[in-house]
Amino acid sequence: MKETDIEVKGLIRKIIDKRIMEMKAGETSSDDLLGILLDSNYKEIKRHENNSSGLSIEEIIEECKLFYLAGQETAGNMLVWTMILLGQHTDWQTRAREEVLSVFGDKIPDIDGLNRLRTINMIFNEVLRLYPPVTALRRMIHKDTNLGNLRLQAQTMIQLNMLFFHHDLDIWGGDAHEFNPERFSEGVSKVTKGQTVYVPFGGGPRICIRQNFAMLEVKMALVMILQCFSFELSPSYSHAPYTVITLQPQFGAHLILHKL
Ligand code: HEM
Repeated sequence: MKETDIEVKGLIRKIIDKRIMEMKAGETSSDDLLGILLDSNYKEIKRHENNSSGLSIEEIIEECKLFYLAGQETAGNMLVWTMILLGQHTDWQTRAREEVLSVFGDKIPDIDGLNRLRTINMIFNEVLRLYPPVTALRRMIHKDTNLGNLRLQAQTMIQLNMLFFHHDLDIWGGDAHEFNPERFSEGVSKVTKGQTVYVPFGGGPRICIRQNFAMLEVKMALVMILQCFSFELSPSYSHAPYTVITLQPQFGAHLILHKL
């Protein structure tokens, strides 16, 4: 783990050094997240005319790591689980494609249209219920707390396993383990009756800061796939969800794609 961390930091540092050299040579580089971060940091340091304001290179590296790990694995796995489930439930794939074609035809999707995709929203809610990329939330107890019959001492770390909430028969009904996006037809709060039991993006002050962006980017990818391909699960697919930081299909997502 330590070796990997050193390697990752080294790789990011190389990218940053290259960008800083480009910036110093007057080339603009603020059209992506790293560019914006370096650009605003550089201006901040210049404004205060010293190096103690702004972020250090180490802090920029940590920001890059956080955004990459928090953003790439999660959204990637959400798309993978969506394709697996739509490859299994081709009736929902057809419904999703019909919606996409009625909103966009074969045009490149735009934000307005993406925000109007009701069926795809229902599908995403159901995918994130069954296979939330992040399966557990951790919280530190700051002061001695009574929780039912439990006495939790300050500094105790507790872990909430969201798979339990997301599969609870009392909340979701007898088909809790099945893929049924229809349950979200009237929105999340209707089905959860306002309880905090559906938390794919966490909750409270540390809720995922990019949940809207994540929904949008995965939607964009799925829409473009649905416009060009139909897909089904390959007979070689073996269903084995397992968690390595995020929830992933252990033996990969074997899908057969057909060009439309
Ligand atoms: C489907 C995609 C995603 C899922 C399921 C997801 C889920 C989560 C969850 C469960 C948390 C912890 C919240 C808590 O403890 O209450 C979290 C935090 C976070 N997420 Fe996401 N996330 C996704 C995409 C993204 C993306 C695309 C980014 C950034 C580009 C991102 C950035 C972050 C950051 C920075 C935090 C830490 C927030 C904090 O500690 O204050 N996430 N995410």
